[in-house]
Amino acid sequence: MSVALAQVNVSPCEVSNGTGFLESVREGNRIFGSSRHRNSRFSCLGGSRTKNGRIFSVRSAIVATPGGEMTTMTSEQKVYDVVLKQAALVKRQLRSTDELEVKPDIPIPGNLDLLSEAYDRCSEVCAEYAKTFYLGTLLMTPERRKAIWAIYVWCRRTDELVDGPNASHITPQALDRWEDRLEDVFNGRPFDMLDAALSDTVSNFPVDIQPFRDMIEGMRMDLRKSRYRNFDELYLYCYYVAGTVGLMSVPIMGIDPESKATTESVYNAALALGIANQLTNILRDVGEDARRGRVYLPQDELAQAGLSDEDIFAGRVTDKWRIFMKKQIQRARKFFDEAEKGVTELSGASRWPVWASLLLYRKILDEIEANDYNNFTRRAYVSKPKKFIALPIAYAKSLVPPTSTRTLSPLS
Ligand SMILES: CC(C)=CCC/C(C)=C/CC/C(C)=C/CC/C(C)=C/[C@@H]1[C@@H](COP(=O)(O)OP(=O)(O)O)[C@]1(C)CC/C=C(\C)CC/C=C(\C)CCC=C(C)C
Ligand SMILES: [Mn+2]
Repeated sequence: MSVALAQVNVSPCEVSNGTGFLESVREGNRIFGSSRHRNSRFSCLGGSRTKNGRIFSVRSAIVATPGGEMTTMTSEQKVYDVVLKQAALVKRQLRSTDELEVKPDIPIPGNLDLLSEAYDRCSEVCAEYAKTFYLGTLLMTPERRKAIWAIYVWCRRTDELVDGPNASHITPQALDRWEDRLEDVFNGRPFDMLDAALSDTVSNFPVDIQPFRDMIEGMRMDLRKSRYRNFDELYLYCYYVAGTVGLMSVPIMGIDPESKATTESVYNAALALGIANQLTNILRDVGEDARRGRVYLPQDELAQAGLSDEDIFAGRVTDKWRIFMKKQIQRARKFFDEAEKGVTELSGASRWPVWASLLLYRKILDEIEANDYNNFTRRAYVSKPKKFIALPIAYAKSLVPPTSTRTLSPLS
């Protein structure tokens, strides 16, 4: 174990990847004390959870039916429960006709400079790791874009724990420490500069901690699991590592004050976008994941198609594989369709970047088809000219105003 990681304060910021973005920029023990942090979340969320409580956990699977029988909930039901609760938490704040109220900072000498440096660093990381997405964020209002950068960086660092160069040193205990550190961020006690940006963000926007905790849960899952028996198991994984990003983002993006869609339906669409993106990731990276001994495809569906892990490790594009892949792509597209219904309901300035990211990610599926389903040795990617063409299309879509009737999701 490297010295940096052996120091119990697991710091993916110390898990350097050679470009330096992840190295620690910690200054002293805590760079901002809780005194400057307004921690508005506890007041704005109505104190509906305890500090370490897992009130909205998706882990409890056994429920009683109205008739008193015990039954098992599907992952989709469990996750939808989280969505409903997340939506209920922020309903009022998101529908304000005023711009989200970003309160002035309490000027503690030096802190504002540090904070602005922290956001600059987040913007650099984002620009380096996700260029197209970064360009999209430039279309948002300055406060929103800074918040999205801070969340992006936290997500990237969290993923890097299990996927980065030091992943082999990461234990469940290390993830527990990362979660403790997350609690500190939400309590106004950031550990380093990048955490400080997130701490500031969650004090300015009605972002709840649960999706962040759940993303860490997804990383735990990655440590202990390399096969998924069926789509229900895979869905839960996708919620943890990607659906959560949708739930984290809606409070920043905001809902158009003119929208008559229910908050729940918008959250549901955001969740769907995360799931669609992750399913696409999985389909694009089949070969790469197999080389790491991982198969993120539902085992029962593979078996039904007459396929097994061996076929994947052998990497042969057969007719059975093509038929299997067609079904998987179809499913991912359904989630994109579900997501599309919600983008129009977002606040005006947030729609373009979200449309752009949706259209570009969706195109990866077209590229897998164009590669004749060879996702073993060919990585599907969207060329620059295709990306370029998608941007005005996304812009045109972003001009469509929100729905004026409650016609969105059948679940709402
Ligand atoms: C109503 C409505 C549709 C609202 C929009 C909500 C919204 C903005 C949703 C965003 C969904 C999104 C971008 C999800 C990311 C999914 C994803 C790709 C997750 C990846 C996980 C691990 O996968 P893996 O290890 O297999 O992949 P790599 O090979 O490592 O890439 C992640 C890597 C988890 C970490 C996620 C991120 C770093 C992305 C975080 C993005 C944001 C915070 C910003 C989202 C905002 C916009 C405008 C798209
Ligand atoms: Mn990853």
